[in-house]
Amino acid sequence: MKHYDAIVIGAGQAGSPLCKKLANAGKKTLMIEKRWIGGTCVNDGCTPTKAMVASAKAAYLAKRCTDLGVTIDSFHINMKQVKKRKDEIVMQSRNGGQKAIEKTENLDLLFGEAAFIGPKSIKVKLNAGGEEEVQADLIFLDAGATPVIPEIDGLKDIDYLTSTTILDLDEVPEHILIIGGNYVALEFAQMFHRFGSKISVLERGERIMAKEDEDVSEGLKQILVDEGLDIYTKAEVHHFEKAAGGIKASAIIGGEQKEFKCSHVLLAAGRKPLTDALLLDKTGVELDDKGFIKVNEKLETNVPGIYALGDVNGGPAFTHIAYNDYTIVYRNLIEGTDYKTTERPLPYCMFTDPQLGRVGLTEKQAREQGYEIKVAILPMKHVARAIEVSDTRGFMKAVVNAKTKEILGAAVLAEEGGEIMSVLQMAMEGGITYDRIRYCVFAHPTYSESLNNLFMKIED
Ligand SMILES: Cc1cc2nc3c(=O)[nH]c(=O)nc-3n(C[C@H](O)[C@H](O)[C@H](O)COP(=O)(O)OP(=O)(O)OC[C@H]3O[C@@H](n4cnc5c(N)ncnc54)[C@H](O)[C@@H]3O)c2cc1C
Ligand SMILES: NC(=O)c1ccc[n+]([C@@H]2O[C@H](COP(=O)([O-])OP(=O)(O)OC[C@H]3O[C@@H](n4cnc5c(N)ncnc54)[C@H](O)[C@@H]3O)[C@@H](O)[C@H]2O)c1
Repeated sequence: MKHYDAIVIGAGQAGSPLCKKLANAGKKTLMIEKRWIGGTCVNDGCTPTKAMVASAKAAYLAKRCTDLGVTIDSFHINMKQVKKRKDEIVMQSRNGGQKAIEKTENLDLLFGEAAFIGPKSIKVKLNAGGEEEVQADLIFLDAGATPVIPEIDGLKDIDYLTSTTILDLDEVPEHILIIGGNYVALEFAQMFHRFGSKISVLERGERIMAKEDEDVSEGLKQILVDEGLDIYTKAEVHHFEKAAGGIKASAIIGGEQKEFKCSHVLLAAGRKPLTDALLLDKTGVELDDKGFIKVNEKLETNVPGIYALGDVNGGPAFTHIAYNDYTIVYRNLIEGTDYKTTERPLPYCMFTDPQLGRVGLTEKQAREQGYEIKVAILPMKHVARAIEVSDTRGFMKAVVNAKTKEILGAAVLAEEGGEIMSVLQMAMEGGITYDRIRYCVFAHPTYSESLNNLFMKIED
């Protein structure tokens, strides 16, 4: 059995950079990946979706360019070209990532599925055929997650789409019924609506993006409804069947029965960890009740020397968090630091248009945690930049500590909301209080300049 200093399972957003850094630090390292380098983010997550969101935005702007004094005779969506562009961007990233691993000294790469056969021993079922057994003192699990397929009567009898398979469409569907009302559902919903599909979003909770403050999720819902999407909450499909020319879905919405006829169904009901194939019982690594790998605040499992990073450990499922997991583990092990996951901020951005950039506490969380707070809200229709570019949808919201004047959290529902949120995140990390930002000199007319006015809304 070949021995390594370190084995990394999964070439996702934590595993890919980690294996290269470990090898460069002198550890004889093996990367095992069963699919493609780059994992979900590069191949069927962030990269392809944000490439397609950009195409959808071009369609949106083409549709409303007369508002800005530009008339075009007509436009149409070439879905094959949208897909080709997306595929090229994905392949560039995937191939670049693979080359970088292959040229790293001290680092081996095996394409195949890894499963434990002993506490620190792994069998790899090679994609090219055959098997290889390997062992290491340090093992890093970055196996990621996969779409949940909900148990709905009749689902197995229809062809449904997931966030992965929808990326292969090269024609615009007529009517997509989407199960779920969070990130995956809403990004695809708006994107395909802009390409020309009729969209029905069915979220079983009381609200879309239910973890956000009510004004934020309601504000976003209104924007999407104004754009022409049908959004149903307290909605649950209980039966699917094939119907002439499409699919029939029977749902209960707010206690009432409703039938839908659609051409496609997209499942966007969450993701589950990819742990089954790892046969973790052979090594004693513990899972939580949802099947995620249990880790401590330094990302080590209950088995010393085995770490779990990224989506598979049940932390926030974002690329930047998986990447940060890698930096915590790497720096603690190789540079002797003492970083913990509990000490990092949690920014994120949903790439609807307008975006929803979020960081820190929501208003509800801040109140629940007993802070004495003040809340600043600035509608985008009062923002010079938004008026000039003709996109005044949404608002900026910040929650501040009334005593210390520190910013506790922010939600920016705006064009480039993710970038504006990041400015506030930097202020939070640097301890810059809202009363300073109120008089900070920003370039005119940027979106960030409006942070002056946002904090003018707070009475000291
Ligand atoms: C449609 C969509 C859009 C998204 N958009 C965003 C976004 O805009 N911003 C953002 O921050 N996040 C986004 N995410 C989430 C983001 O993609 C994930 O949080 C991120 O990819 C997690 O990285 P990871 O390293 O944990 O796992 P992954 O990237 O999933 O990598 C895990 C890897 O492990 C491999 N693997 C699994 N089991 C084995 C095994 N037994 N043997 C060998 N290899 C194995 C898999 O093949 C995979 O390559 C999106 C997700 C989806 C689905
Ligand atoms: N821009 C981004 O950062 C981005 C984009 C896409 C995905 N992601 C990540 O991927 C993860 C997965 O996203 P997601 O949106 O698939 O999952 P999610 O877990 O965030 O949301 C799933 C939604 O589906 C609903 N749901 C579940 N079962 C249902 C049913 N049977 N009928 C109706 N509704 C149902 C849930 O109530 C929930 O609102 C997210 O947690 C996010 O971290 C991030």
